[in-house]
Amino acid sequence: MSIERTLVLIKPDGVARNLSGSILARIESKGYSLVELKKVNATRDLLEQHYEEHLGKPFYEPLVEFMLSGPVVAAIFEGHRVIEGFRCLAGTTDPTTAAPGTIRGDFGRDWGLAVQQNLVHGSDSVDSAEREIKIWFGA
Ligand SMILES: Nc1ncnc2c1ncn2[C@@H]1O[C@H](COP(=O)(O)OP(=O)(O)OP(=O)(O)O)[C@@H](O)[C@H]1O
Repeated sequence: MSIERTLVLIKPDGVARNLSGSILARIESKGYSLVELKKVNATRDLLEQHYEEHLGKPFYEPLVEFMLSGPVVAAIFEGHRVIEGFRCLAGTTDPTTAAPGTIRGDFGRDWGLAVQQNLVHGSDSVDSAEREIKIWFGA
């Protein structure tokens, strides 16, 4: 089995709540290696590329606005099955019901807003990881 890479984003809620260090530490503690790390003010153009699969969904515009609301931490992590492993560590999309022990389950909740502020993003396949790493870090 080959070593995978995944794109992890700490969304503006995680950065604003000073959770970046705690979240990165959990990923490293699980055994994945940090390859690249940066803090970014995303542009609309970048987010439209990143979220193109959600275009037309009711939460699309609130999601893009939320991601523009403050800086994001973008990271590349590496390891065997890191894509699946990180998504498991992140927990399910809705932070209210995400399992305790996961990042979303331990640190997140519903704030009554139009978009689920759920702290992190992780690529969901080898193809999307490759695509998303290019979008956030270049070739
Ligand atoms: N029904 C919804 N209502 C509000 N916001 C939503 C809803 N579904 C998804 N979102 C927001 O859009 C993001 C992308 O949705 P997706 O279905 O890809 O979730 P995910 O795979 O759990 O999260 P991500 O892609 O960010 O890792 C979610 O993380 C969340 O912030």
